[in-house]
Amino acid sequence: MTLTRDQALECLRKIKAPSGVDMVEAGLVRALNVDDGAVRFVMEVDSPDAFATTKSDAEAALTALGAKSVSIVMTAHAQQAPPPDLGLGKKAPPKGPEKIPGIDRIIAVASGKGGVGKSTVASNLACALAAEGRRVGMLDADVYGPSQPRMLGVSGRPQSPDGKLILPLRNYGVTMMSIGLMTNEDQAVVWRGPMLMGALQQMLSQVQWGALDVLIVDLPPGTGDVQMTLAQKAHLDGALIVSTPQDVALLDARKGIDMFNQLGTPIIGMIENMSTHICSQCGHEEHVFGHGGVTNEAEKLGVPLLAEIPLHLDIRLAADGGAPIVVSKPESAQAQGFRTVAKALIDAGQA
Ligand SMILES: Nc1ncnc2c1ncn2[C@@H]1O[C@H](COP(=O)(O)OP(=O)(O)OP(=O)(O)O)[C@@H](O)[C@H]1O
Repeated sequence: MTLTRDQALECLRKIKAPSGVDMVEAGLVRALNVDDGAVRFVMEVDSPDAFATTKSDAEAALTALGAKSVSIVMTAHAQQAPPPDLGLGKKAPPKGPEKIPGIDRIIAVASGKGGVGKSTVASNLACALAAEGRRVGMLDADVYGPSQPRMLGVSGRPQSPDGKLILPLRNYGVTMMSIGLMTNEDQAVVWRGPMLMGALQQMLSQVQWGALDVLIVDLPPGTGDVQMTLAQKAHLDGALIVSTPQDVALLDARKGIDMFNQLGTPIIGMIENMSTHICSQCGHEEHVFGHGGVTNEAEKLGVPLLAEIPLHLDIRLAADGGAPIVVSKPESAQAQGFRTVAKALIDAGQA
């Protein structure tokens, strides 16, 4: 009989944390995943050394229960704070967002509203940058609907041979890691605040990104916890805002821009997606969602409009088929918008 997630959880409830409470109750078990007998989860702890016994107890118990393999990754979600400096007249330096070693720049791709094509833009942009010879990473932080594994055509579990660093996956020259690869595709994940912080922190600091010119972060839509957490944890070099031309999408895009302004993240520009519909049969052009909305908004807000991407069946088929249009049909008119943005970012030294 194959081990189930509930059985694994039940087993972990019998393992005591150093505090005496069981490790599930103590909130140590995060992102538990059981797949074909392989058990993986993240242990969120302050000090990994203090939890080494708990970890080995958990490994032994799960193996005894019949797990084919057990992979536990420890995350130190809070560093041991240094003793407070009480020296008179001296101020402790504020702990702000930090540069991630090896990663030159981080660009967030955001949208106010869901479904406007943010992930499609992010994947095409990443592939277009890679095609221009840049070293590109993609962090899919869309916890509510991670779609980069599908769009970039990668599957399988990221491995962690040493139990500390996670090896990302790679396709089309893009090194990628997605929160979606830590969970089952059909499993709804309810992320609580601390869990989200832990997972994001892990994606940034425990994934072996290697040397990157730019890391693209595909954010969830809106102005929530992920955006705030990311801006607090990592130094964001800029944000790209994707919107369709409809008023509702624009209204939300404006809120997103406001949020980035408050977080001190520069807005690189806006991208109008589904700008005009081009019929794949006859080439007839139609403005399904109105026209000029993003141009006007960008002008009003004083941010550049970087591209107007048409609504075209080929873009959807390519994105949903695991080979973005800039990879599957790089010379097509539909791919040009993405390629132009990539080149503009490189020319401006932004990617
Ligand atoms: N320009 C386009 N032409 C045709 N289809 C598109 C275009 N842009 C996106 N799509 C399709 O629209 C759907 C939604 O796109 P996508 O997942 O990129 O949106 P999103 O804003 O990231 O959504 P969510 O907020 O839910 O993550 C996908 O099926 C995608 O293939």
